[in-house]
Formats: sequence, structure tokens, C-alpha cells
Amino acid sequence: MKSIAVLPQGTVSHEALLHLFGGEPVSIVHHKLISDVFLSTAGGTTDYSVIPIENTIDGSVSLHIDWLINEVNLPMQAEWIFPSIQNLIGHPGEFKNSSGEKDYSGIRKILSHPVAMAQCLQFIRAHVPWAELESVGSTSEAVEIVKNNPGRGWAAIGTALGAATHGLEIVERKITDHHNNYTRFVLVGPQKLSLPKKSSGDKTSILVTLPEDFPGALHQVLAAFAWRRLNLSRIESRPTKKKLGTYYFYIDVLEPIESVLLPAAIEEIKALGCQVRILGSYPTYTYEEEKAEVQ
Ligand SMILES: O=C(O)C(=O)C[C@]1(C(=O)O)C=C[C@@H](O)C=C1
Repeated sequence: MKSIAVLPQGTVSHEALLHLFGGEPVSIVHHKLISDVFLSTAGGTTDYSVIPIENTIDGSVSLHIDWLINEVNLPMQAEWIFPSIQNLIGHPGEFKNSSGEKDYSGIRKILSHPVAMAQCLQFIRAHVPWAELESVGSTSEAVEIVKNNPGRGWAAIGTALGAATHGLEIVERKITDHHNNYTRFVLVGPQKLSLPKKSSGDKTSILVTLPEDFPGALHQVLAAFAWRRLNLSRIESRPTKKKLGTYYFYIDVLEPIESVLLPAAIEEIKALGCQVRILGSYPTYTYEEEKAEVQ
């Protein structure tokens, strides 16, 4: 049975993992912090790790992309999209008035994962602008902290599974700034993965480092894909962290690495003097409802 490291029970990542594997039996190993999720597979304790890398509202999860680039060497083996449904969660009855109606005036502090918090800023500004905001390691950890601190006016932003896991109440459902809020996850690990479901295509993620003092280098890199009509779905620069003003370019190509044209494009880019690292070549699974909403 495959063993998979993921953030705590009741996080969006946990819900997403259950969705990817459907009924397939897997051994789930929960970790409080994303760094421990990465290190679990990097150290050989688990086969794969579940890593959120991009969100509809908050964009790239830079910390996680930087971990993939700088801290571990774990190839991406699958990518999938899953809805991030966030709710305001508290102790039963703590944020209701004597008539049983919602009353947010007693909320003093809101805890959540910073990415989940960023998805709900309009709700916070409109309904509880006075609340202190505190970032923790996951949405489920936020719910757990609130559970352990009753009567203090603390609320969490998290999933319905998180509320159920810790026996708390959903005060307000679906509080994200936009309802079509999705997160892109990758499964990383040393072994190839085959899942008994149909993917929507293949992707290859590569990291390109440009040579210094080469005017137009990025243009030439992109040209190597363009004239072969290789479709790119994302390009993003991240600092190399070694010298100010030097960057890696993270590029997603909608082709498997085995295709005829992609290796040739990579060779052309290397011939320009660029360094190229393949972060993974993997199937991608689209969430059916998202496909419907985007169309
Ligand atoms: O805290 C969680 O519930 C997570 O799964 C982490 C995480 C993230 O790191 O981006 C994942 C998806 C959500 O949209 C918000 C937070």
C-alpha cells in the first residue's frame, strides 16, 4: 500500500488527497507542518507527499515552490485540482445572540493558514474588521487551537471536515472571496504513480536558469517552445536566493517529456547556456466542476 504524507486530518490537503485516490486504500501519515510533509518523503519514510502549489485567489504558494526547488529533490508525479471551501468555525453557540442569531461582535481573533486567510479577506473586512488575525500551520490546526480555547472569542477559518474532526460548529459557510476557489496540488515522490482514472493530459515542469549578461535570453528560451508549437500553461520567476536579481524560471509545458518535440526544445535551451532541471513529467487531473465553471 502506498504511504502518503499530508497536512493534518481535516485540512484542504487531506480532503484533496482523499479525492485523488478515491476508494483506493492508502496509508495516510499526517504532519503538522508542510516542511515535515516534504521531509517525510525526502527521508524515505513515506512514498509521496501532498503539496498545494497554487490557488485561484491567492496565486502561487511560493513557500512550497521554493521547497521543491531548493530544499528537496522530489519529482512531481501527479497534479490535480480540488476546491478550497473555507468556513468560519467556532464553539457551538459562542457567536450567537440570545435569540440564536449569528452575532460576530464577540469575535476577537481569527486563526487560519495564511493562504486560507488570504482567500477570505473580503468576508473578514466586511464582517469582522476588528479581529486580530493569526497564521498557523494549517486550517485544521487553527480549528484545534480554537477548540482548546473556548470562551475567548476565537474563531477559525477551515474546512467542514476540520470542524467535524474537532467537534466545532460552522458559524458561516463558504466565506471565500469567490466561490470558484480551487487549489492546484502536486503529489511528489521518487516513484512513478499510476492511478486507475483518466487524466486530462500530461504536463512537464522545468526550471530554467538563464546565463548572466545575455540580452534576450528569456525571449530565446520562449522561442524554443514557440516555434515547435509547444503550449506553456505557466511561467513564473523565483529568486535563486544566491544573488540579488538572479532568478529561476519555472515553466509548465503541456506535453509529456517522452514527446518528440520537448526534449529537442530542452536541448536548444541548454545550447543557449541555460541550466535546465526537470521537476517532473506527470498526468494532470481536472476537477469536473471547475471544468464546467471555466467554460
Ligand atoms: O491548511 C490547509 O487546509 C491546507 O491544506 C494548506 C493550504 C495551502 O497551503 O495552500 C491548502 C489549500 C487551501 O486553499 C489553503 C491552505
